[in-house]
Amino acid sequence: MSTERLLSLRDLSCGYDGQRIVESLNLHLNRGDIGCLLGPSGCGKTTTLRAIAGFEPVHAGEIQLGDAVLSRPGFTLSPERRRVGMVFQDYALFPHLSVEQNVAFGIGKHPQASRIVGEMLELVNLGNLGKRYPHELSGGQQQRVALARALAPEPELLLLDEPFSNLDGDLRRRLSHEVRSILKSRGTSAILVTHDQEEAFAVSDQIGVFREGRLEQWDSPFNLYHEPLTPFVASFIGQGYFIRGQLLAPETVQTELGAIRGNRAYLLPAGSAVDVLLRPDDIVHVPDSPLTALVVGKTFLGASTLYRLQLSTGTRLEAIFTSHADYAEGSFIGIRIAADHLVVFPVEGSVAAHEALARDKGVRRYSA
Ligand SMILES: Nc1ncnc2c1ncn2[C@@H]1O[C@H](COP(=O)(O)OP(=O)(O)OP(=O)(O)O)[C@@H](O)[C@H]1O
Repeated sequence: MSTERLLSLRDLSCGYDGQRIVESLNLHLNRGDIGCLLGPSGCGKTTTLRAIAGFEPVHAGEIQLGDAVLSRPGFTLSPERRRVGMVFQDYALFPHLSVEQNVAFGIGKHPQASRIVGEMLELVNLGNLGKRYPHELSGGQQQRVALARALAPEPELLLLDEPFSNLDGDLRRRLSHEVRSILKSRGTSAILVTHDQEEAFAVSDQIGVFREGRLEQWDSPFNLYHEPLTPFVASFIGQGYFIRGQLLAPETVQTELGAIRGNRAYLLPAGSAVDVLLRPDDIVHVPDSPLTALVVGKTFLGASTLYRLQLSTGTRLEAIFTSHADYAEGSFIGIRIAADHLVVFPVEGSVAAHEALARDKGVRRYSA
Protein backbone atom coordinates (compact mmCIF):
# COMPACT_ATOMS: atom_id res chain seq x y z
CA MET A 1 0.00 0.00 0.00
CA SER A 2 1.38 3.39 -1.00
CA THR A 3 1.97 6.01 1.65
CA GLU A 4 2.60 8.73 -0.90
CA ARG A 5 0.10 11.50 -0.40
CA LEU A 6 -1.93 12.33 -3.49
CA LEU A 7 -4.83 14.55 -2.46
CA SER A 8 -4.84 16.97 0.45
CA LEU A 9 -7.73 19.15 1.54
CA ARG A 10 -6.46 21.63 4.13
CA ASP A 11 -8.84 23.72 6.23
CA LEU A 12 -11.12 23.73 3.22
CA SER A 13 -14.32 25.76 3.24
CA CYS A 14 -16.52 25.84 0.18
CA GLY A 15 -20.11 26.45 -0.91
CA TYR A 16 -22.11 28.63 -3.25
CA ASP A 17 -22.28 32.41 -3.77
CA GLY A 18 -20.58 33.26 -0.49
CA GLN A 19 -22.70 30.76 1.48
CA ARG A 20 -20.43 28.29 3.22
CA ILE A 21 -21.70 24.72 3.07
CA VAL A 22 -18.53 22.87 4.06
CA GLU A 23 -16.33 24.21 6.88
CA SER A 24 -12.72 23.55 7.91
CA LEU A 25 -12.36 20.24 6.11
CA ASN A 26 -9.07 18.37 6.46
CA LEU A 27 -8.36 15.06 4.79
CA HIS A 28 -5.59 13.28 2.93
CA LEU A 29 -5.77 10.49 0.39
CA ASN A 30 -2.76 8.34 -0.47
CA ARG A 31 -1.96 7.43 -4.06
CA GLY A 32 -3.82 4.27 -5.12
CA ASP A 33 -6.42 4.55 -2.35
CA ILE A 34 -10.15 4.90 -2.74
CA GLY A 35 -11.75 7.39 -0.39
CA CYS A 36 -15.41 7.99 0.19
CA LEU A 37 -17.47 10.95 1.37
CA LEU A 38 -20.46 9.56 3.26
CA GLY A 39 -23.25 11.29 5.10
CA PRO A 40 -26.93 12.20 5.17
CA SER A 41 -28.53 14.12 2.34
CA GLY A 42 -27.50 17.76 2.15
CA CYS A 43 -24.39 17.46 4.35
CA GLY A 44 -22.03 18.78 1.66
CA LYS A 45 -20.57 15.69 -0.01
CA THR A 46 -21.27 16.76 -3.59
CA THR A 47 -20.25 20.33 -2.82
CA THR A 48 -16.84 19.01 -1.69
CA LEU A 49 -16.53 16.83 -4.78
CA ARG A 50 -17.38 19.77 -7.04
CA ALA A 51 -14.68 21.86 -5.35
CA ILE A 52 -12.13 19.06 -5.92
CA ALA A 53 -13.22 18.84 -9.57
CA GLY A 54 -12.79 22.61 -9.97
CA PHE A 55 -16.47 23.37 -10.67
CA GLU A 56 -16.72 25.56 -7.55
CA PRO A 57 -14.16 27.98 -6.11
CA VAL A 58 -13.09 27.54 -2.49
CA HIS A 59 -13.78 30.13 0.23
CA ALA A 60 -10.85 29.22 2.47
CA GLY A 61 -8.07 26.65 2.71
CA GLU A 62 -6.64 24.77 -0.24
CA ILE A 63 -6.84 21.66 -2.40
CA GLN A 64 -3.57 20.05 -3.43
CA LEU A 65 -3.06 17.15 -5.84
CA GLY A 66 0.47 15.74 -5.86
CA ASP A 67 2.74 18.79 -5.78
CA ALA A 68 0.24 21.17 -7.37
CA VAL A 69 -2.20 23.46 -5.60
CA LEU A 70 -5.48 23.21 -7.54
CA SER A 71 -7.61 25.65 -5.55
CA ARG A 72 -7.18 28.34 -2.95
CA PRO A 73 -9.17 31.54 -2.39
CA GLY A 74 -8.83 33.64 -5.54
CA PHE A 75 -7.36 30.78 -7.60
CA THR A 76 -9.20 27.87 -9.24
CA LEU A 77 -7.32 25.78 -11.79
CA SER A 78 -9.82 24.93 -14.53
CA PRO A 79 -11.38 21.42 -14.39
CA GLU A 80 -9.80 20.26 -17.66
CA ARG A 81 -6.28 21.08 -16.42
CA ARG A 82 -6.57 19.16 -13.13
CA ARG A 83 -6.01 15.58 -14.36
CA VAL A 84 -9.14 14.68 -12.46
CA GLY A 85 -11.78 12.43 -14.08
CA MET A 86 -15.44 12.41 -13.20
CA VAL A 87 -18.23 9.83 -13.26
CA PHE A 88 -21.74 11.13 -12.64
CA GLN A 89 -24.90 9.56 -11.26
CA ASP A 90 -26.77 9.96 -14.58
CA TYR A 91 -23.83 8.62 -16.70
CA ALA A 92 -23.76 11.84 -18.82
CA LEU A 93 -22.83 10.00 -22.03
CA PHE A 94 -23.05 11.79 -25.38
CA PRO A 95 -26.20 10.30 -26.94
CA HIS A 96 -25.16 10.98 -30.55
CA LEU A 97 -21.76 9.26 -30.13
CA SER A 98 -21.17 5.50 -30.17
CA VAL A 99 -19.68 3.73 -27.18
CA GLU A 100 -16.21 3.86 -28.79
CA GLN A 101 -16.55 7.53 -29.61
CA ASN A 102 -17.69 8.30 -26.08
CA VAL A 103 -14.66 6.54 -24.62
CA ALA A 104 -12.34 8.27 -27.12
CA PHE A 105 -13.77 11.69 -26.29
CA GLY A 106 -11.06 12.77 -23.84
CA ILE A 107 -8.12 11.29 -25.81
CA GLY A 108 -9.10 12.22 -29.37
CA LYS A 109 -5.65 13.51 -30.35
CA HIS A 110 -3.70 10.68 -28.74
CA PRO A 111 -1.79 8.67 -31.40
CA GLN A 112 -2.74 5.41 -29.64
CA ALA A 113 -6.40 6.42 -29.16
CA SER A 114 -7.95 3.37 -30.80
CA ARG A 115 -5.72 0.93 -28.86
CA ILE A 116 -6.57 2.70 -25.58
CA VAL A 117 -10.31 2.66 -26.36
CA GLY A 118 -10.11 -1.10 -27.04
CA GLU A 119 -8.27 -1.69 -23.77
CA MET A 120 -10.71 0.42 -21.79
CA LEU A 121 -13.71 -1.42 -23.21
CA GLU A 122 -12.09 -4.76 -22.38
CA LEU A 123 -11.37 -3.48 -18.88
CA VAL A 124 -15.03 -2.70 -18.24
CA ASN A 125 -16.22 -5.88 -20.00
CA LEU A 126 -17.81 -4.17 -22.98
CA GLY A 127 -15.34 -5.32 -25.63
CA ASN A 128 -18.08 -6.28 -28.10
CA LEU A 129 -20.38 -3.27 -27.71
CA GLY A 130 -18.17 -0.48 -29.06
CA LYS A 131 -20.41 0.28 -32.05
CA ARG A 132 -23.61 0.64 -30.05
CA TYR A 133 -25.14 3.93 -28.94
CA PRO A 134 -25.96 4.80 -25.32
CA HIS A 135 -29.72 4.28 -25.78
CA GLU A 136 -29.00 0.69 -26.84
CA LEU A 137 -27.36 -0.11 -23.48
CA SER A 138 -28.65 -0.99 -20.01
CA GLY A 139 -28.03 1.40 -17.11
CA GLY A 140 -25.18 -0.75 -15.79
CA GLN A 141 -23.57 -0.87 -19.24
CA GLN A 142 -23.89 2.90 -19.63
CA GLN A 143 -22.14 3.41 -16.31
CA ARG A 144 -19.32 1.10 -17.45
CA VAL A 145 -18.91 3.26 -20.56
CA ALA A 146 -18.80 6.36 -18.38
CA LEU A 147 -16.11 4.70 -16.25
CA ALA A 148 -14.08 3.72 -19.35
CA ARG A 149 -14.39 7.27 -20.68
CA ALA A 150 -13.21 8.75 -17.39
CA LEU A 151 -10.26 6.33 -17.10
CA ALA A 152 -9.02 6.65 -20.71
CA PRO A 153 -7.02 9.89 -20.17
CA GLU A 154 -5.36 8.26 -17.11
CA PRO A 155 -6.47 10.80 -14.53
CA GLU A 156 -4.45 11.20 -11.35
CA LEU A 157 -7.71 11.07 -9.44
CA LEU A 158 -11.17 9.82 -10.34
CA LEU A 159 -14.25 11.39 -8.75
CA LEU A 160 -17.43 9.30 -8.63
CA ASP A 161 -20.64 11.11 -7.66
CA GLU A 162 -23.28 8.57 -6.52
CA PRO A 163 -22.34 6.42 -9.54
CA PHE A 164 -24.56 3.46 -8.70
CA SER A 165 -27.66 5.15 -7.38
CA ASN A 166 -29.65 4.79 -10.61
CA LEU A 167 -29.10 1.03 -10.58
CA ASP A 168 -31.09 -1.47 -8.60
CA GLY A 169 -29.99 -3.71 -5.71
CA ASP A 170 -28.09 -6.66 -7.10
CA LEU A 171 -26.54 -4.85 -10.07
CA ARG A 172 -25.57 -2.01 -7.80
CA ARG A 173 -23.73 -4.38 -5.49
CA ARG A 174 -22.00 -6.24 -8.30
CA LEU A 175 -20.91 -3.09 -10.11
CA SER A 176 -19.57 -1.49 -6.94
CA HIS A 177 -17.33 -4.53 -6.29
CA GLU A 178 -16.27 -4.55 -9.91
CA VAL A 179 -15.41 -0.86 -9.91
CA ARG A 180 -13.22 -1.36 -6.87
CA SER A 181 -11.29 -4.16 -8.55
CA ILE A 182 -10.92 -2.17 -11.80
CA LEU A 183 -9.55 0.86 -9.92
CA LYS A 184 -7.26 -1.31 -7.82
CA SER A 185 -5.95 -3.21 -10.87
CA ARG A 186 -4.90 0.10 -12.43
CA GLY A 187 -3.76 1.74 -9.19
CA THR A 188 -6.20 4.59 -9.84
CA SER A 189 -6.94 6.80 -6.84
CA ALA A 190 -10.55 7.83 -6.41
CA ILE A 191 -13.06 9.66 -4.26
CA LEU A 192 -16.59 8.29 -4.19
CA VAL A 193 -19.62 10.19 -2.93
CA THR A 194 -22.50 8.16 -1.57
CA HIS A 195 -25.09 8.15 1.19
CA ASP A 196 -25.22 4.35 1.13
CA GLN A 197 -22.83 2.87 3.65
CA GLU A 198 -23.00 -0.65 2.25
CA GLU A 199 -21.63 0.79 -0.99
CA ALA A 200 -19.06 2.87 0.90
CA PHE A 201 -17.80 -0.24 2.72
CA ALA A 202 -17.69 -2.29 -0.49
CA VAL A 203 -15.62 0.21 -2.46
CA SER A 204 -13.47 2.29 -0.12
CA ASP A 205 -10.22 2.14 1.82
CA GLN A 206 -11.00 5.32 3.76
CA ILE A 207 -14.36 6.86 4.52
CA GLY A 208 -15.15 10.36 5.70
CA VAL A 209 -18.41 10.72 7.63
CA PHE A 210 -19.93 14.18 7.16
CA ARG A 211 -22.48 15.90 9.29
CA GLU A 212 -23.87 19.30 8.41
CA GLY A 213 -20.84 20.39 6.42
CA ARG A 214 -18.24 19.09 8.85
CA LEU A 215 -16.15 15.96 8.71
CA GLU A 216 -16.66 13.93 11.88
CA GLN A 217 -14.18 11.13 11.13
CA TRP A 218 -11.91 10.08 8.25
CA ASP A 219 -10.96 6.48 8.80
CA SER A 220 -11.02 2.87 7.58
CA PRO A 221 -14.43 1.14 7.42
CA PHE A 222 -13.30 -1.18 10.25
CA ASN A 223 -12.42 1.71 12.56
CA LEU A 224 -15.59 3.65 11.75
CA TYR A 225 -17.64 0.63 12.80
CA HIS A 226 -15.59 -0.50 15.78
CA GLU A 227 -13.99 2.74 16.95
CA PRO A 228 -16.33 5.61 16.10
CA LEU A 229 -15.04 8.88 17.52
CA THR A 230 -18.40 10.59 17.98
CA PRO A 231 -21.95 9.50 18.87
CA PHE A 232 -23.04 10.62 15.41
CA VAL A 233 -20.56 8.32 13.64
CA ALA A 234 -21.51 5.49 16.02
CA SER A 235 -25.16 6.02 15.10
CA PHE A 236 -24.73 6.62 11.40
CA ILE A 237 -22.47 3.65 10.75
CA GLY A 238 -24.07 0.27 11.25
CA GLN A 239 -26.78 -0.47 13.75
CA GLY A 240 -26.81 -0.36 17.50
CA TYR A 241 -28.24 0.87 20.73
CA PHE A 242 -26.77 3.02 23.47
CA ILE A 243 -27.31 1.74 26.98
CA ARG A 244 -26.47 3.61 30.15
CA GLY A 245 -23.46 2.50 32.19
CA GLN A 246 -20.94 3.59 34.76
CA LEU A 247 -17.22 3.49 34.14
CA LEU A 248 -15.61 1.21 36.75
CA ALA A 249 -12.10 1.28 35.30
CA PRO A 250 -10.66 2.72 32.07
CA GLU A 251 -11.69 -0.38 30.09
CA THR A 252 -14.64 -1.66 32.14
CA VAL A 253 -18.23 -0.41 32.35
CA GLN A 254 -20.93 -1.56 34.75
CA THR A 255 -24.29 -1.90 33.01
CA GLU A 256 -27.59 -3.64 33.59
CA LEU A 257 -26.08 -6.46 31.50
CA GLY A 258 -23.24 -6.82 34.01
CA ALA A 259 -19.66 -5.56 33.77
CA ILE A 260 -18.50 -5.20 30.17
CA ARG A 261 -14.77 -5.19 29.61
CA GLY A 262 -13.33 -4.02 26.31
CA ASN A 263 -9.89 -3.59 24.81
CA ARG A 264 -9.91 0.19 24.81
CA ALA A 265 -9.17 2.49 27.74
CA TYR A 266 -11.24 5.61 28.47
CA LEU A 267 -9.64 8.39 30.42
CA LEU A 268 -12.84 9.60 32.09
CA PRO A 269 -12.96 9.68 35.90
CA ALA A 270 -14.01 6.35 37.48
CA GLY A 271 -17.75 6.44 38.21
CA SER A 272 -18.57 8.62 35.19
CA ALA A 273 -21.97 8.00 33.63
CA VAL A 274 -21.48 6.82 30.06
CA ASP A 275 -23.49 5.62 27.10
CA VAL A 276 -22.25 2.27 25.84
CA LEU A 277 -22.70 1.39 22.19
CA LEU A 278 -23.88 -2.15 21.62
CA ARG A 279 -23.91 -3.45 18.06
CA PRO A 280 -26.04 -6.45 17.02
CA ASP A 281 -22.86 -8.51 16.67
CA ASP A 282 -21.80 -7.67 20.26
CA ILE A 283 -24.62 -9.86 21.55
CA VAL A 284 -24.03 -13.58 21.51
CA HIS A 285 -26.73 -16.21 21.88
CA VAL A 286 -25.98 -18.57 24.82
CA PRO A 287 -28.92 -20.96 25.40
CA ASP A 288 -28.26 -21.54 29.13
CA SER A 289 -27.17 -17.99 30.04
CA PRO A 290 -28.74 -16.56 33.20
CA LEU A 291 -29.12 -13.29 31.30
CA THR A 292 -32.24 -13.47 29.17
CA ALA A 293 -34.07 -11.11 26.83
CA LEU A 294 -37.56 -11.11 25.37
CA VAL A 295 -37.85 -11.35 21.58
CA VAL A 296 -40.07 -8.41 20.61
CA GLY A 297 -39.44 -8.52 16.87
CA LYS A 298 -37.31 -10.18 14.22
CA THR A 299 -36.26 -9.71 10.61
CA PHE A 300 -35.15 -12.71 8.58
CA LEU A 301 -32.04 -11.73 6.57
CA GLY A 302 -31.25 -15.08 4.97
CA ALA A 303 -28.02 -16.35 6.53
CA SER A 304 -28.85 -14.50 9.73
CA THR A 305 -31.80 -13.08 11.61
CA LEU A 306 -31.91 -9.66 13.24
CA TYR A 307 -33.70 -9.91 16.60
CA ARG A 308 -35.14 -6.97 18.49
CA LEU A 309 -34.75 -7.81 22.16
CA GLN A 310 -36.06 -6.29 25.37
CA LEU A 311 -34.42 -6.68 28.77
CA SER A 312 -36.42 -6.98 31.99
CA THR A 313 -35.69 -3.27 32.63
CA GLY A 314 -37.38 -2.33 29.35
CA THR A 315 -34.08 -1.56 27.59
CA ARG A 316 -34.09 -2.49 23.91
CA LEU A 317 -31.24 -4.11 21.98
CA GLU A 318 -30.72 -5.63 18.57
CA ALA A 319 -28.83 -8.86 17.96
CA ILE A 320 -27.84 -10.83 14.89
CA PHE A 321 -27.80 -14.62 15.20
CA THR A 322 -27.40 -17.21 12.44
CA SER A 323 -30.80 -18.10 11.10
CA HIS A 324 -30.41 -21.79 12.00
CA ALA A 325 -31.72 -21.01 15.48
CA ASP A 326 -35.24 -19.68 15.15
CA TYR A 327 -37.02 -18.03 18.06
CA ALA A 328 -40.58 -16.81 18.01
CA GLU A 329 -41.64 -13.37 19.12
CA GLY A 330 -42.62 -13.52 22.79
CA SER A 331 -40.01 -16.12 23.74
CA PHE A 332 -37.05 -15.52 26.07
CA ILE A 333 -33.53 -16.29 24.90
CA GLY A 334 -30.20 -16.42 26.75
CA ILE A 335 -27.59 -13.84 25.77
CA ARG A 336 -24.06 -12.77 26.61
CA ILE A 337 -22.28 -9.52 25.76
CA ALA A 338 -19.02 -9.80 23.83
CA ALA A 339 -18.11 -6.19 23.10
CA ASP A 340 -14.33 -6.37 22.65
CA HIS A 341 -14.40 -3.02 20.90
CA LEU A 342 -15.99 -1.25 23.80
CA VAL A 343 -17.25 2.15 22.67
CA VAL A 344 -18.50 4.61 25.27
CA PHE A 345 -19.38 8.31 25.25
CA PRO A 346 -20.07 10.63 28.18
CA VAL A 347 -23.78 10.43 28.89
CA GLU A 348 -26.26 12.05 26.55
CA GLY A 349 -29.15 9.67 27.01
CA SER A 350 -30.19 6.08 26.71
CA VAL A 351 -31.75 5.96 23.29
CA ALA A 352 -31.71 3.81 20.21
CA ALA A 353 -28.70 4.91 18.21
CA HIS A 354 -30.83 5.52 15.15
CA GLU A 355 -33.31 7.67 17.10
CA ALA A 356 -30.51 10.16 17.62
CA LEU A 357 -30.54 10.48 13.85
CA ALA A 358 -34.24 10.86 13.33
CA ARG A 359 -33.89 14.55 12.63
CA ASP A 360 -31.32 13.92 9.89
CA LYS A 361 -33.24 13.32 6.71
CA GLY A 362 -31.93 10.86 4.16
CA VAL A 363 -30.14 8.57 6.60
CA ARG A 364 -29.87 5.09 5.13
CA ARG A 365 -29.42 2.37 7.64
CA TYR A 366 -27.20 -0.57 6.77
CA SER A 367 -29.88 -3.19 6.61
CA ALA A 368 -32.78 -0.85 5.85
N1 LIG B 1 -25.92 25.17 -6.75
C1 LIG B 1 -26.25 25.38 -5.46
N2 LIG B 1 -26.52 26.63 -5.00
C2 LIG B 1 -26.83 26.85 -3.70
N3 LIG B 1 -26.91 25.87 -2.76
C3 LIG B 1 -26.67 24.61 -3.16
C4 LIG B 1 -26.33 24.29 -4.52
N4 LIG B 1 -26.15 22.94 -4.61
C5 LIG B 1 -26.36 22.45 -3.36
N5 LIG B 1 -26.67 23.44 -2.50
C6 LIG B 1 -26.96 23.29 -1.06
O1 LIG B 1 -25.77 22.86 -0.41
C7 LIG B 1 -26.07 21.93 0.64
C8 LIG B 1 -25.23 20.68 0.45
O2 LIG B 1 -25.59 20.09 -0.79
P1 LIG B 1 -24.78 18.85 -1.38
O3 LIG B 1 -25.33 18.59 -2.75
O4 LIG B 1 -23.33 19.07 -1.25
O5 LIG B 1 -25.22 17.70 -0.38
P2 LIG B 1 -24.96 16.14 -0.44
O6 LIG B 1 -24.33 15.79 0.85
O7 LIG B 1 -24.20 15.77 -1.67
O8 LIG B 1 -26.45 15.58 -0.47
P3 LIG B 1 -27.15 14.42 -1.36
O9 LIG B 1 -26.74 13.13 -0.73
O10 LIG B 1 -28.61 14.71 -1.16
O11 LIG B 1 -26.69 14.58 -2.77
C9 LIG B 1 -27.58 21.69 0.58
O12 LIG B 1 -28.18 22.47 1.59
C10 LIG B 1 -27.97 22.19 -0.79
O13 LIG B 1 -29.27 22.73 -0.77
